[in-house]
Amino acid sequence: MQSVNLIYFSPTGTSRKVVKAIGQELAAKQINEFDITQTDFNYKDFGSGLTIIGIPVYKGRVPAEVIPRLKYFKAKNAPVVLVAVYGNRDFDDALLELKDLSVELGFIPIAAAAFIGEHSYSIESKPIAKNRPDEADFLKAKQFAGEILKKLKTNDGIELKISGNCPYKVAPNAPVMAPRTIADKCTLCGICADVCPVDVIELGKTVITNAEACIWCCACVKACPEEARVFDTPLISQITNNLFENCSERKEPEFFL
Ligand SMILES: Cc1cc2nc3c(=O)[nH]c(=O)nc-3n(C[C@H](O)[C@H](O)[C@H](O)COP(=O)(O)O)c2cc1C
Repeated sequence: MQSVNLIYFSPTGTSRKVVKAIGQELAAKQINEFDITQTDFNYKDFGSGLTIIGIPVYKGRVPAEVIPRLKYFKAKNAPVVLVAVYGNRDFDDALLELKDLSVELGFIPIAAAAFIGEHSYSIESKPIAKNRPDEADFLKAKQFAGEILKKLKTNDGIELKISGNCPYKVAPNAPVMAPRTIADKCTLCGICADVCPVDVIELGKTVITNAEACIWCCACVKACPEEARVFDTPLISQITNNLFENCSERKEPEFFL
């Protein structure tokens, strides 16, 4: 294969890892990466060819902020592989929604997969899918890449079937809240502001967060080298407890071919 395009949104890095692992196993001469995690991306060289789109699952759906970013990419019947990475609860309607979006953009979905990534709300004392994707997941990524290559050769043109429902799941309204900074630990290094995918963190004499626009992704929490950024509101603690108690049993990647 000449080239493969990897498009991904990945605030805490697990979707990126999965998409790259699949992409690297396709034996393409060139891998073109289109990271749409930050707002300031500007890609002029998106060409046709096999594309992999990877997103994390948020509330059983494609994260809302990803949709306008994906609309930046237009295709003329190029094959696409869809990847949803979820935190060991469920991917619900996210892959189906991603498939529908990709068709709107002019792609032809040929394969899809749901992989598992460490949950954004996993903490040391309540680990949820900690350190995933792991070695076993990377083996699955390799196996999936093999299936993609087979599918490209034998593509029968039959519409790809993916689990999920339409109308898609609707999440209840979310309260306004965001991670906070523990001032005593913070060195004002600015990494939290740099990694925020929706630019809601500003550095002044302290770290200022516009909670209204925060998407709760925890990129700032996971990236803080001083562990000064925490998301420990009662609601998030309750969600973490629930996930820890009910979603600790290991789930495995699923393929749709
Ligand atoms: C706002 C929000 C909603 C989430 N909803 C779900 C969900 O519905 N099901 C699930 O299993 N994981 C859910 N997760 C966990 C993420 O899908 C998971 O941690 C994923 O690996 C994050 O991807 P990233 O590392 O590429 O950012 C959610 C995470 C966040 C921040």
